[in-house]
Amino acid sequence: MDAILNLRENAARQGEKTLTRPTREEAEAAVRTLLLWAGENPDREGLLDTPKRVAKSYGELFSGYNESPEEVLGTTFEEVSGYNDPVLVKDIPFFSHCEHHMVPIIGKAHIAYLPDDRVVGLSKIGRLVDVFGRRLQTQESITAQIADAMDTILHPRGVAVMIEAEHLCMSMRGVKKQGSTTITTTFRGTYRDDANAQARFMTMIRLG
Ligand SMILES: Nc1nc2c(ncn2[C@@H]2O[C@H](COP(=O)(O)OP(=O)(O)OP(=O)(O)O)[C@@H](O)[C@H]2O)c(=O)[nH]1
Ligand SMILES: [Zn+2]
Repeated sequence: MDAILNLRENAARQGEKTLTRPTREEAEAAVRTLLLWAGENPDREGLLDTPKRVAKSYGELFSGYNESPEEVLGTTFEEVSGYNDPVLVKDIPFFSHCEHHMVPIIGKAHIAYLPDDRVVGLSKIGRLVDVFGRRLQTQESITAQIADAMDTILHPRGVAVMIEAEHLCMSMRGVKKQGSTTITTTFRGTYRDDANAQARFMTMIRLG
């Protein structure tokens, strides 16, 4: 049900009237069509269950559409003995899929925020990355979405996000530049105009 609500929200944002989720059978039939398109025989033994497996694995790879950042960041606490400085969670691994080719993006996120009284559980920051990672993305969008969610839900004094990722659509196909990394950064609140805070963020990321 949540998934359908999410589809409707996305449709509303895109100015469309309705988008209904197909049945599992329709999704499996679409995978069968893609197998034929790739030049395969979907009726050979090894591929008989593949449409079913792919439809099921989409549920996991794109589970972010069923999750909300508000729920993930909903629990905060105050007892941190007056700690009033940046909290950085770095090297958070994630997988996503590019919205242009539906091919994997493999990356790491580094997320810092300057708490304003309340802090969030550290694991929730990793979960937030997956809420947006498990959707079709561009790197620019996922970077901005993480920063906006931290900013609008937690109301910290500042947020800094850096993402480093390899886009397999640039490695496996097309221009075929294996190993190239794309880096995006965005800053909110006090980080936006504070070059020292930005430099400290970068330094903390690069420390061993
Ligand atoms: N800005 C941005 N571009 C991306 C991202 N992921 C993939 N792309 C790019 O999206 C572009 C899509 O370009 P198109 O010319 O429409 O598609 P294409 O013919 O498949 O392009 P090639 O990949 O160059 O073969 C490509 O240049 C991709 O490298 C991303 O996260 N951000
Ligand atoms: Zn792509």
